[in-house]
Order: sequence, then structure tokens, then C-alpha cells
Amino acid sequence: MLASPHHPPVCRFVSPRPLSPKQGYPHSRKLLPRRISRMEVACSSKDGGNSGHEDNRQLYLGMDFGTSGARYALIDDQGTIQAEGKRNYPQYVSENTMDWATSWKATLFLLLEDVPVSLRPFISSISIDGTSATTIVVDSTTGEPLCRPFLYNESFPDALPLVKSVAPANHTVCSGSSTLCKLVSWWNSHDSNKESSLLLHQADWLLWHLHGKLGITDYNNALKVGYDPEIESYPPWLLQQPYSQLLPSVKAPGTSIGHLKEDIRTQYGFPKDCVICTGTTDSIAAFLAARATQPGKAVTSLGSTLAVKLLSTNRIDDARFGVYSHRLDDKWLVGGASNTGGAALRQIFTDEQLEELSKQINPMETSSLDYYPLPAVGERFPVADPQMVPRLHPRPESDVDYLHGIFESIARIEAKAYGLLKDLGATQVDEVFTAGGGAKNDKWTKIRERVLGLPVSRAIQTEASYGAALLALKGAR
Ligand SMILES: Nc1ncnc2c1ncn2[C@@H]1O[C@H](COP(=O)(O)OP(=O)(O)O)[C@@H](O)[C@H]1O
Ligand SMILES: O=C(CO)[C@H](O)[C@H](O)COP(=O)(O)O
Repeated sequence: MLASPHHPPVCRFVSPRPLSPKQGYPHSRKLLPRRISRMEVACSSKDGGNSGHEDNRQLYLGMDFGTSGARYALIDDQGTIQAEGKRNYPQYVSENTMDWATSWKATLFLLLEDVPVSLRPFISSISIDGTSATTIVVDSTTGEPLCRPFLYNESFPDALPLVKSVAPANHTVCSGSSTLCKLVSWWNSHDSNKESSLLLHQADWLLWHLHGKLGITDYNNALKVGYDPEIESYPPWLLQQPYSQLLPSVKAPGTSIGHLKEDIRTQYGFPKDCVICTGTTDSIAAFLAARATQPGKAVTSLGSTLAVKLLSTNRIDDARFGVYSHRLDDKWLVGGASNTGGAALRQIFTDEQLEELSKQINPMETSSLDYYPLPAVGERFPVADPQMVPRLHPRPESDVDYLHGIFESIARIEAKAYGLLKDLGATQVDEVFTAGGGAKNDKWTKIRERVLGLPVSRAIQTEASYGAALLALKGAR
């Protein structure tokens, strides 16, 4: 269920007593004169603000813009969470379609309002992660979107032959859902204002609202438009294309871009030296949150999608299977993102039903049901098939058996994904940590452990927003 801005946020502050949820703000496109909510008053009076002594602590704010909602995490330099919260995306509909850009922008400022007012003066830096290959073409002067955003899992087969004709064989961009296919499709279907247009990713565009410098991205988000993080530049075959003029400049994730814009800083009570840092993608932020540092360790993000990230010493890219490698300092995050996962689950069961039905599942029992759960036609990885049809029948009488079969079928897809990475030459996986909404399901974790034949556990930090906060911490230093 998508909330309106009036639905109260889900906020957790690290404070001694539970606080009643804050009422949401009525949304307006302009930044509202801020109204102190009960939550903030309670928080600030609870913390006692500076309590009279010099408080030079530094805090770092990470925001995750996932598929179904957005979250923030506020950490200190020990990585301890000082506050966190989440918001569902408010519905903004124009011409019968969801206006995602307006919803994301509204959510950005709602999350800023949810940060306890007493902690804001200590926030040294901010970073944001977003869904990968979610693309926005904007006016290069105003930053306003020139068309609707193209979402991470949307496929643009019309552009694929053109992209394949210029890119190396099986390059990451040779997938209908790649950012480059979205750019080429836009380029070929628009005649006007190409000269003054610019390509940004979801995280870049949201960060721009905070720092005000258009045209900056990070080398994780830029991967699927063709940026090569190994040579730290766009490759010649891409720079030769007419649409390369739209490409943003690229920095490493967690790099300081500039200070928080003065009007936002004064309105929300952030400090003068608060810097905005480049971000990353949601599944990489989830990997960072898990703090897995050794090759062979992997993170499966069980969110709306199933994104797999294996830390490997060598780079593997093969668009035939939807496999690509993100750079992580001097190593590679090899993997891909399947469209299976929570979005398909949510079409059948509410989160509460998942909770209740899971209690009755015996995870050590094998389910004979064989599904390929997808929210719609199309799969990216470990099978790259935009025409793949969801398979969720026959449905048994018992919903417990049905859910067991779905969990086990998704686990088989995950096992196929890790087996494929091994066959393609990546470092052998030896342990899997879990992030995302599915990480809290212990029965599913046990099913996955049985099917994968590997130790599978819930990451200590399961939210991508925590990984984004670690990037902010890195950028502040
Ligand atoms: N108890 C549960 N067991 C398994 N999956 C769950 C459970 N609760 C929520 N989920 C799934 O988690 C997903 C949301 O996870 P989340 O990480 O918030 O996704 P995203 O950020 O990709 O939108 C939902 O699609 C839902 O189906
Ligand atoms: O599925 C997704 C949305 O949740 C994204 O595609 C996910 O971020 C995977 O992309 P990447 O591997 O580039 O992070």
C-alpha cells in the first residue's frame, strides 16, 4: 500500500522511551516552513540538545531509495545507529501514471523532516543510494526531468540492436534494462532539447537537490550506462556516440561533492560544514552494510528483487546471463539482479501473512513445487530473458505449502545464480549474508541454507540505508 504524505512515518530513534509516531506533513512542492512535530519536540527535549556541554560528535546520514519505499539511517563514527526511519512513496499521479520523480523528491524532504531536530546540528555528511539503472533525463540547466524516469527493471528492446552495434560483445550495457538502452531509446525518440539535456540516475538526481551541482554520478551507478571503473573513464566506443554529451561526470562512491545547499541547511538546522557525498546503488549499499570484506563472502539482497553480490578478486561481465561486476576499491562485486523476490511475494501475500504462514513452514522439508516467481514478464539474471513468463501454478490448497514452494523456488534461483558466477570464474562463494526485507524471515533463511549448501545468515545491518551512511562517513573523512 502506497502511503500519502499524511501517513505517519515509521521512525525509530535511539531514545529511552518509545515515542508516538509523528504525523506526516501535508505535501507541497515548495519546502514547507517546518512545523515542529511531537516527535521532534519529544526527541529534542529527550536528548536535552547539547545539555550545556560542548558536544562535538559527528553523525553521518544515509538514505536508501528502494523499490517500495525509502529509509534513512543516522550513525556516529563508531557506526552506531543514532536514529532511523522509513517512508513509503506517496502517490503522485499525473495522466494516470505514477509521477515517480515528484514522489521521490517529496520523500527526500519528508525523510529530512523525520531526522530528529536535536541531532541535525551534528550531521557532517549525507549520501544516498538508489535503484540501479533507474534513469532520469533532465534539463542540464534547471535539473527538471524532461520525461518520466525509466525504472531499474524496465526493458527497452528497441535500443538493444543499436547498443549491441557499438558496444563490445556481451558488455553489461547489452541488456534491454541497461541505462544505455534507456538513453539510446530516449535519444532516438526525441528531437527537441537534446543539446540541453543530461542523464542522471535516481540517486544522483536526489543528491543534486541537496548540493545543487548538476551532472555528477558515481562509478557504481554509471556502470550500466557503460562507464568502465577499471580505466576510470567512459570507453572510447561510448564517447564517440552523439548521445555521450548527456553523460554525467563520474566520481568514486562516497566522494564529497560539495556543501548542503544553504536554504536547506538553514531550514532544517544542519551545520555549515555538512557535505553531500556521491552515492551508490541499493544492492551495493546493502553489501556495504553487511561489512563483508573477504573474497568469497556474498550478500543477497532479498528486497523487492533478488540482487546477488559476491566479493571476488577477478572481474566477470557477461550480458548473456545478466552478470556484471561493480568495483569495490581494489576488488570486484560480481553478480546481478533477478526480478524474482519480494515484489512477486507481495502480489500474493501481505507482510503480515508472510509472518504468520512462515511460522508453520518446516524449512528442513523439501518442497516439490517448482515455480519461477516474477511480478511481471521479464527476467534479468541468472537468465537474461525479457520475455520470461512468471510461473506460480499449480497453487496448492494450503497457503503454507504454497509459500514454502515459493520460498524454495526463489532459493533455487539464488543457488543457480551463485553456481553461474562460479562457472564463469568468480571467486568461490563460501558464505552468504542476507539484506533487505526477506532477511528477517528465519524459515526462509534455513530453506536457503539447505538449498545453497552454504552458511546463510542475516547481516548484522540489513538495510541499504546503513551502507549509504557508511559512504557518508567515508566522504566526511
Ligand atoms: N516476513 C517476511 N518474509 C519474507 N519476505 C518479507 C517479509 N516481510 C517483508 N518481506 C518482503 O520484503 C520486501 C520488501 O523488502 P525491502 O528491502 O523493503 O524491499 P525494497 O527496498 O526492494 O523495496 C517485500 O516485497 C516483502 O515481500
Ligand atoms: O534490482 C534492483 C532494484 O532493487 C537493482 O537493479 C539492483 O540495484 C541491482 O543493481 P546493481 O547490481 O547495479 O546494484
